[in-house]
Amino acid sequence: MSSNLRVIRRKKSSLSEVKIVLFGAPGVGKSALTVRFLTKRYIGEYDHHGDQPPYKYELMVDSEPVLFELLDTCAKTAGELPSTKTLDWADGFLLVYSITDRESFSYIKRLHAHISQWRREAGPAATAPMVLVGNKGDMIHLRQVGYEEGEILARDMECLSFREVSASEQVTEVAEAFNDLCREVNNHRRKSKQSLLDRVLGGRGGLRVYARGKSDSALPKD
Ligand SMILES: Nc1nc2c(ncn2[C@@H]2O[C@H](COP(=O)(O)OP(=O)(O)OP(=O)(O)O)[C@@H](O)[C@H]2O)c(=O)[nH]1
Repeated sequence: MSSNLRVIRRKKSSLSEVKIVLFGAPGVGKSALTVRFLTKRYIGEYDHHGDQPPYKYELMVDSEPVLFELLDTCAKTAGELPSTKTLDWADGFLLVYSITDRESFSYIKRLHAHISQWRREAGPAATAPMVLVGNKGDMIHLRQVGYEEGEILARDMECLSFREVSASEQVTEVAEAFNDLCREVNNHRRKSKQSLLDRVLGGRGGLRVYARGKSDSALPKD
């Protein structure tokens, strides 16, 4: 029985938790992408009533279990920008525009300025990585934003990746956008842990030198 307990504990401790927030102008498909990723289904009309608590879902990424918390934000107008509280909450940002809606692309540019300002004010703690997604890729006949424009904006914003996807038609490509973000959050955590460890070990090294000095001086003089 105790060995079973040990197995359960080990499984729990390997579960990483990743909080992702989706930002974008109204109607770009944030809810459709969220539902597609979490359930693999496409829901055409999603009844979104204002701010809702994040969805919690356990999924596998690279054969490792991840507890996702997804916050599907709902801007009431194309002028509304996210609060500092929401920016602080997330480990990663998924920025969405629609390739059929140039105004939604402009919204991402305004959002970029807003996030940059937040990073400047919040300092080194504000490190959440971002991915940029151009949704409604199935509607190329109504395209208003070119693929290259998305690529350039993603580069300017130092996004981890850029993809054109279709929540209505694609499963794997949509999942990969979320998975990219999840991998980067975990990479970042590993790096932070390592640099903390390096600092602690560096400190101990200093102590070791001090201790040696002390014990040397305690040696008998002759
Ligand atoms: N053709 C097509 N339509 C899509 C796609 N994704 C979403 N839609 C449609 O776009 C509309 C808006 O989708 P939502 O998922 O509600 O968009 P949202 O960004 O969550 O909207 P808000 O909640 O108002 O912010 C719906 O009618 C969806 O069916 C897509 O990939 N292709």
